[in-house]
Amino acid sequence: MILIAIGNTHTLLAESSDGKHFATLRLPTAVPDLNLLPAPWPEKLRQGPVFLGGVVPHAAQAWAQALGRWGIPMREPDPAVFQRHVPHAYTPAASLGFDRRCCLLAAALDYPHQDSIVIDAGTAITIDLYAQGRFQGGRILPGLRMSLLALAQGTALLPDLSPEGDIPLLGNDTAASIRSGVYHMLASALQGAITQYRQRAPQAQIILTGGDAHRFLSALPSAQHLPQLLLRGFYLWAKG
Ligand SMILES: Nc1ncnc2c1ncn2[C@@H]1O[C@H](COP(=O)(O)OP(=O)(O)O)[C@@H](O)[C@H]1O
Ligand SMILES: CC(C)(COP(=O)(O)O)[C@@H](O)C(=O)NCCC(=O)O
Ligand SMILES: [K+]
Repeated sequence: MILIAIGNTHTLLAESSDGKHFATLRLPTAVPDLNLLPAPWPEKLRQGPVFLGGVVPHAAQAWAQALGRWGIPMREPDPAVFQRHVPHAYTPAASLGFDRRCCLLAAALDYPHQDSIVIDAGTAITIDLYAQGRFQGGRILPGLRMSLLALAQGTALLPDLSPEGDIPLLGNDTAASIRSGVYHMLASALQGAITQYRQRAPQAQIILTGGDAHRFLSALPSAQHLPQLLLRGFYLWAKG
């Protein structure tokens, strides 16, 4: 099965025959040019059909057009399948992000009798609660990169930093102060959400995924890091 999952920063191309092992290609999310894809991805895509999903409508539209030009059949996963496996009260139902759905579906199907707090640390960070067999709701926060950028864009003197680098408890220069502030703001928000969600679901496990997941592992020692959670959920969803 071939999957294309479009996030706000990265687009993942993936191929899997068992839903457990994924060959992946991670591209910046942009208007796709199939002629620029490295081997063996053009051949893989041509074997189609390709399942397409994401949270950037103009990029999804561009992918659909590009696949159409190449004569590659394209499918989208069926919302009714998600609703059946993950009942929820999100309003309107269709507005629940594709990446959140994939992660929730993987948690629901892989851990059916277990409550889960699903944290996806991507461009934005989502903290979603799956408990008592339902998606109970969640939180959306700015991600690490976006939070750093906001300080640079909203001030005259603060530089635009990458998330790399040491994170001190107390900064003694501008860069260290920003890194410390932004990192600990987000880590504390995650810890706080876990404490609060566990008042509703005391036994909930913590699942961490997304491009920045590894950066939050030390702040969340009881979390399970599942880097392929979104793709796993997308695969299960596409299978029906
Ligand atoms: N070129 C880049 N631009 C922005 N963020 C990047 C880049 N490369 C890596 N990142 C990191 O990836 C994170 C986004 O994670 P990812 O899971 O790929 O996002 P999404 O699923 O939303 O596309 C950012 O917060 C940042 O730390
Ligand atoms: C919350 C998100 C921006 C997270 O996606 P990301 O930025 O990590 O690519 C995305 O799931 C989204 O656009 N959701 C739609 C709104 C919602 O879920 O309510
Ligand atoms: K995400």
